[in-house]
Amino acid sequence: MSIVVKKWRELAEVKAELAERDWFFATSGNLSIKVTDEPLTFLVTASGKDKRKQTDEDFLLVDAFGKPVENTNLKPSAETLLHVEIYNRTNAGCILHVHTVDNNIISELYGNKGEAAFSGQEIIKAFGLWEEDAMIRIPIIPNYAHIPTLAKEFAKHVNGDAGAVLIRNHGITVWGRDAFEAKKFLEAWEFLFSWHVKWLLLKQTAVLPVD
Ligand SMILES: CSCCC(=O)C(=O)COP(=O)(O)O
Ligand SMILES: [Zn+2]
Repeated sequence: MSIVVKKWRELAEVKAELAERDWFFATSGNLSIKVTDEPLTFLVTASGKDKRKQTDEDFLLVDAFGKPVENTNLKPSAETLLHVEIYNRTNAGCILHVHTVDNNIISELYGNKGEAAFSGQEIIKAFGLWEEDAMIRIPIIPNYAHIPTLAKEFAKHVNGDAGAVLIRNHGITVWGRDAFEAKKFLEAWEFLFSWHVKWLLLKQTAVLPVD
């Protein structure tokens, strides 16, 4: 099996799992997986598709500039430049971007602060943080419509082989060394967002734990 086919299948599997979670509303979301290092090539989702569907045209191979490597009618994701920034700056192997109601609410709640912080949750161990008082932070950037501007702002927060950025009222982009890690981190972030949103609602309605 060629490396492209192997990586295609790996990315298709993650895509199917995120679809199962219903994280691809209205054609939103994009995913990629690194195929080769030198030269850099990666498979990225084709733009504008319903990512819940599985087809032979789900992904295309692009280069270090996000340009298709082969002749194709498919367009790479409109947000490919963000993936380019990550692959060119780190050893990430997979990138996942989803729009969820919870990640949009958190990005709006804490957007003016420029970050959201979470602690006191067992799931933080998914990020490799095992201390009892561990805190995890996620940067929040404005949702610039001009993608090169968005990519430039985004790149300021790309400083490790694994990481995540919230784009305000848009979605989350998570990356990891491989597909397993990227998915684990994405699920952990979405757990934290969902818990936090529900907790704030419960607090407001005074349905609090009795201790
Ligand atoms: C309807 S979602 C708007 C575009 C977007 O934010 C997204 O994630 C999907 O764009 P793509 O070009 O990757 O399909
Ligand atoms: Zn998006």
